[in-house]
Amino acid sequence: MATFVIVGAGLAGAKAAQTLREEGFDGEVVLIGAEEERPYERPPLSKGYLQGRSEREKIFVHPPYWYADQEIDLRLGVTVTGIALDAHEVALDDGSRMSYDKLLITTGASPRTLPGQAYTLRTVADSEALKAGFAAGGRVVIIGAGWIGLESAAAAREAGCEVTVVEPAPTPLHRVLGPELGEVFANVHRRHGVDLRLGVSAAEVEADGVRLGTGERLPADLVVAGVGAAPNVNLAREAGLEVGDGILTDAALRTSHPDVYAAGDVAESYHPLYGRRLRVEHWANALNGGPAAARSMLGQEVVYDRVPYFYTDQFDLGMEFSGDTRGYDQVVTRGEELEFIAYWLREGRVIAGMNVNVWDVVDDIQRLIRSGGPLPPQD
Ligand SMILES: Cc1cc2nc3c(=O)[nH]c(=O)nc-3n(C[C@H](O)[C@H](O)[C@H](O)COP(=O)(O)OP(=O)(O)OC[C@H]3O[C@@H](n4cnc5c(N)ncnc54)[C@H](O)[C@@H]3O)c2cc1C
Repeated sequence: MATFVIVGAGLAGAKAAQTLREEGFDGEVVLIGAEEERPYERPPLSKGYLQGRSEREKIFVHPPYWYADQEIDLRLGVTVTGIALDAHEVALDDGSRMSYDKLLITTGASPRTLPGQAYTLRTVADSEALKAGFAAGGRVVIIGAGWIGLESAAAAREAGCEVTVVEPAPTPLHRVLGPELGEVFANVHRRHGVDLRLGVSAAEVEADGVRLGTGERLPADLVVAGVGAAPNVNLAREAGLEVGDGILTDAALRTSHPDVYAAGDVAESYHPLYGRRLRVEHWANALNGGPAAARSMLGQEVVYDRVPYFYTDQFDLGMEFSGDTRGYDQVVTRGEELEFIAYWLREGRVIAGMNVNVWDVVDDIQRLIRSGGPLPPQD
């Protein structure tokens, strides 16, 4: 009987295990996760769950009994410490070894940290600690105006804290959206009383605040570092798999070893639509990439070419984003200040789109991106 081992019990790993069973795989499925919690979804950790609006039980991917029902051997609180590619074995932190026929790596990413006492936000425990911190009120300084920083700022503000966000770029979300659309997020946060310090970096997190590069000190009761995440690639690199920004895979999510696959935040996969590899740190990529990798492990013909998709909720702004803006030379927006669709174009072709407080248009936007054809901007 074949054994398929999945390292990393997050969304991608859990969905891959589910797909193996749905596709009729009757061999052994072992899902190994370093965290004590069974697989859960992270988006609520910076939104509803952080704001105390959603229940804990709602964040989990499957109910607790599901794994046994599906004969999935879920090993929680266990870290894989090594992979022997030739022997087809993984080493576990309890000193044991386990053989596999095929291996899927879904080890996700870890938040980048800053020296000093700053909170990060990746796990349920992180979210619960922040929720408790925000509930105490007081002054919160958030370093980084990316998705996590801005969503945390909204949650802190709604909890009644005084909030300052420090960001070295001239607008929030500068790298992902560019300056034109970053400004929309800046305005929403300012309108809700967030003090945005843009074009300024944090020099040091101190015991009672943050010292800025300008020398100014921002007093704080709580500091959050929202400075990005790094893919958990060490295991793969030490095993000798090819690693770039993430674990390199082809469009079938196969790594440089034919029996090893990778999906979710940790994978940097060839994307036929963009003609290059992409590493996508978004929920939908874990949701769909895990199943695609599972089908590939079963020998099915897989071309994983979904348009990257992301969503966020901040104050009264709800948005969905599709595509990849890299290399854009024009932005076109249609609509009003807080109800619009924005398109990023490169040489007349739509490469990304974002709908803000406009719904049920993602399929159309993604169709435009997929069409690949030049489009006069007035259309
Ligand atoms: C607070 C927060 C909010 C987010 N909000 C959104 C959002 O609104 N929209 C959106 O599109 N995306 C959002 N994301 C991103 C999204 O949650 C991730 O893209 C998704 O969780 C990736 O899933 P994954 O399964 O690849 O990795 P992960 O969820 O990181 O799971 C990987 C698991 O592998 C485990 N692991 C790592 N190494 C080992 C090892 N050696 N042995 C065993 N286990 C190991 C880790 O402990 C972890 O549990 C958010 C992320 C965070 C943190």
